Amino acid sequence: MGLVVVGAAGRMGRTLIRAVHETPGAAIVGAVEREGSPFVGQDAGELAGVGRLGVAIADDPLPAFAKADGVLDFTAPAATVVFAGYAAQARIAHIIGTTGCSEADDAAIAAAARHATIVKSGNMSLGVNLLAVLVEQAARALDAADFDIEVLEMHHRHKVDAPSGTALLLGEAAATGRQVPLADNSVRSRDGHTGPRPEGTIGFATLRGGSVVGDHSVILAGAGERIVLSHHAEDRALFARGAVKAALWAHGRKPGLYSMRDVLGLST
Ligand SMILES: NC(=O)C1=CN([C@@H]2O[C@H](COP(=O)(O)OP(=O)(O)OC[C@H]3O[C@@H](n4cnc5c(N)ncnc54)[C@H](OP(=O)(O)O)[C@@H]3O)[C@@H](O)[C@H]2O)C=CC1
Ligand SMILES: O=C(O)C1=N[C@H](C(=O)O)C[C@H](O)C1
Repeated sequence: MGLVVVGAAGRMGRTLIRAVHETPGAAIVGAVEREGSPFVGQDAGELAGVGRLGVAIADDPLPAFAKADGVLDFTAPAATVVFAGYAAQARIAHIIGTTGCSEADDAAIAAAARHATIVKSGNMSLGVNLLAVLVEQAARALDAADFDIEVLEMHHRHKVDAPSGTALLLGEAAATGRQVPLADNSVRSRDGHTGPRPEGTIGFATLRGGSVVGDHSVILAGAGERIVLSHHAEDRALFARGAVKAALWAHGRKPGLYSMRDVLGLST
């Protein structure tokens, strides 16, 4: 399967190039960065540390998409919306790891999924997607009057969106377990005289610092006891391997918007 990595010089972009290079049946056929990027023209393999691949980083996605079977996209919301349109035109798979998308961005991506096979997830690791299943079960089993749910995350100092895509994915799982919409029941920040915690809400807390790859905990706090369900990512390679797995799964599948739970066979 021929894959294009967009945002090829980024933290995830370089990790994705290495993951594709290590995967039998997958090959890098294109690498894209934004216009004016100092990385344009460099060899993608040399940039990622796997040796020369003969694929120069380009600033025009269209020729790259035209010769590819799929796109791996861990960039930024505005870029991802544009790439989704191009993937739909080219009728290829689009694997989206980008987080921080607005409702309007998600609507545009859903529209593109009428023609492209899109897999989108705030976290591409097996561990987090399994954790989401466990969170959903725990939230379903425990009464909202007895157990408060809080989602805590920590990431490196360069991260630009909050709460993380994973925190929101885990919050969605908790809300699904409780059979309530997350949008109407989430508390995204607290400051000052907040008053007591409203019953049934799902709280989010964000920490940023250093080089933390990604730590997430869902805390179910009751009277006299706490259940803590956690995942600690130690290496970005696990997200990249998940994305390549998603691309191979999506290849030849009918257009639509899929999740990593679909890819991993964890859908309930
Ligand atoms: N779902 C998952 O499993 C994971 C998701 N992520 C998400 O992936 C995204 C990227 O993370 P990370 O790699 O750390 O970020 P980086 O900033 O290191 O990388 C993003 C790259 O995309 C490039 N880019 C932005 N806009 C465009 C554009 N229009 N065309 C081409 N390239 C573009 C950036 O270029 P420039 O620097 O010039 O802006 C940069 O090189 C984030 O949203 C993050 O949350 C991260 C890890 C796992
Ligand atoms: O920006 C990151 O680094 C990560 N982003 C994703 C998120 O927002 O949850 C996934 C992972 O935790 C790393």
